[in-house]
Amino acid sequence: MTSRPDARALIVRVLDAHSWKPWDEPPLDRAAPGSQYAEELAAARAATGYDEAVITGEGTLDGRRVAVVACEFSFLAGSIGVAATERLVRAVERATAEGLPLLAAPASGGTRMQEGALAFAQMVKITVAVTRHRDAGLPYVVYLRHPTTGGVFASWGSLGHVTAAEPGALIGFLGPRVYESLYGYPFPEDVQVAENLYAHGLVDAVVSAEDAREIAIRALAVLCAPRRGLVRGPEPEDAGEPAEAWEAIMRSRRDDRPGVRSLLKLGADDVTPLNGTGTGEHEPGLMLALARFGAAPAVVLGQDRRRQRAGAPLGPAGLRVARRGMRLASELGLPLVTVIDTAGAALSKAAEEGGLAAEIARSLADLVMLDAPTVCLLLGEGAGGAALALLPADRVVCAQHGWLSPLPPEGASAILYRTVDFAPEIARSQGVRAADLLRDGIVDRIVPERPDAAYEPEAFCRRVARTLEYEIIGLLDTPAPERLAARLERYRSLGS
Ligand SMILES: CC(C)(COP(=O)(O)OP(=O)(O)OC[C@H]1O[C@@H](n2cnc3c(N)ncnc32)[C@H](O)[C@@H]1OP(=O)(O)O)[C@@H](O)C(=O)NCCC(=O)NCCSC(=O)CC(=O)O
Repeated sequence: MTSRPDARALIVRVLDAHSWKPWDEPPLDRAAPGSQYAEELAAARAATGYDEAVITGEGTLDGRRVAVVACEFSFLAGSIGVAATERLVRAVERATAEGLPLLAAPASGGTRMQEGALAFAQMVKITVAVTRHRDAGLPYVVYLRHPTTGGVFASWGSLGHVTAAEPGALIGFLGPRVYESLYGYPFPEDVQVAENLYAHGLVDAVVSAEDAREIAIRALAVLCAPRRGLVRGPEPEDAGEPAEAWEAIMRSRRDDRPGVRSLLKLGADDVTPLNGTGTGEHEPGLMLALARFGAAPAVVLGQDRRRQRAGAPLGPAGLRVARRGMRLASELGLPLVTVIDTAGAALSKAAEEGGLAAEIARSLADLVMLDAPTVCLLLGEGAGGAALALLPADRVVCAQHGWLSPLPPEGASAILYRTVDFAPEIARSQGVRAADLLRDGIVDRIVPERPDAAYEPEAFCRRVARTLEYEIIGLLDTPAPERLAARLERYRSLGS
């Protein structure tokens, strides 16, 4: 492993060369002159060349102006007292006032023990500043470095829109040394580690400082992308002859049919995959990412049919990941693209007891009321509640062989005839095809397949991407209240 950079070296590695401009003023120490704490501060200054545990300033990242706050661990363990907080908060407030995206790189033993309870309560002040920054619709990107603990991890370290962590970094709430002293036995070694946090959906990526630069550039390309004045291309062409229902279903189930990952790979730019709920869960069957379709930025949440089949069916955690994506879109005013491609939600004791039905309901409610522009893509299979949870959008686009049904046609056949044998007839009668959905006002536009997405994955994904771009730009041009009113009216009048 390469050595870990200190705060200044990290900034040099991440920002554009020679772009760093510090914002810091000399700190106002709280240490009484002549006290042991004053001596410790003086010693830390002499030993490290830093004047406090935090540095702040601005620079450019791939030409984009950004604000940065970073901890220096060698300075009293990057611990946070009143002076460090003041510096941090002023920088966050300035970033908010100047409309700059904020990058934070904590590395800290948490609250500065020498300053006690007053230092502890400073985490509130920092949290207010960061929250107000987010409330202004400005991006907050966090890179958790070795080690990040205590109140820093439990406040500004855990509030990022996007969060990456340094490989092998110790990241945890109570420091392991403290734990062992308190309890007399060691804390398990493999828990407070960046990679384990990733495995539990608590961070989006584990990357070196160099890769953190690339991730931040890509994420900001979407998070800061213009929402106004985008040029809308020509209207996408319509689909040709509608396929017969059962044939469409069979085609949608082909192993080689492109899924959401192919769509992002072949049709999108600046893709940043995000990971998990941030609350200890992740589900590979539901993919969350930032991406751009042409000029149109988006939060994408997509059902990954392959991963669902390979053992990650969509359960309540997947829907909580989806709801994280919805919050992200709403907070940042980013368009949301949902991608439906599911043979159905997880059917298990764990899913039932984990609140599957309630999560579908909450996802549905959050999505239909979302203030951000929304586009739903019915990419392939669209069976049951897991599909419904991602359906209600301003615009619904359906691949020619995509479909939507209350449950797989085999299940409908079993309900009515106690056998799956009548699935093709049921599919025909239930109006599940793209053409039927268009007629019934559930779908607004069909994306052609020539003759089947599996035969032309690249062309198909590019066609879908162009359609998404077209729809998103149209929505961004519509005032938000008008957009939401039209969406609600659409679902109020469905079928009547
Ligand atoms: C972060 C660490 C894992 C790093 O371990 P290392 O072995 O690398 O380093 P270390 O323990 O020798 O620490 C380096 C020096 O920093 C000092 N040091 C560490 N944490 C400090 C803190 N919070 N305030 C003041 N000084 C601190 C150590 O005493 C040591 O001083 P010297 O070199 O002089 O010996 C460990 O320091 C640690 O567990 N710290 C406490 C983490 C924690 O539990 N924080 C919660 C605080 S309460 C809080 O934040 C509020 C909340 O929880 O909500």
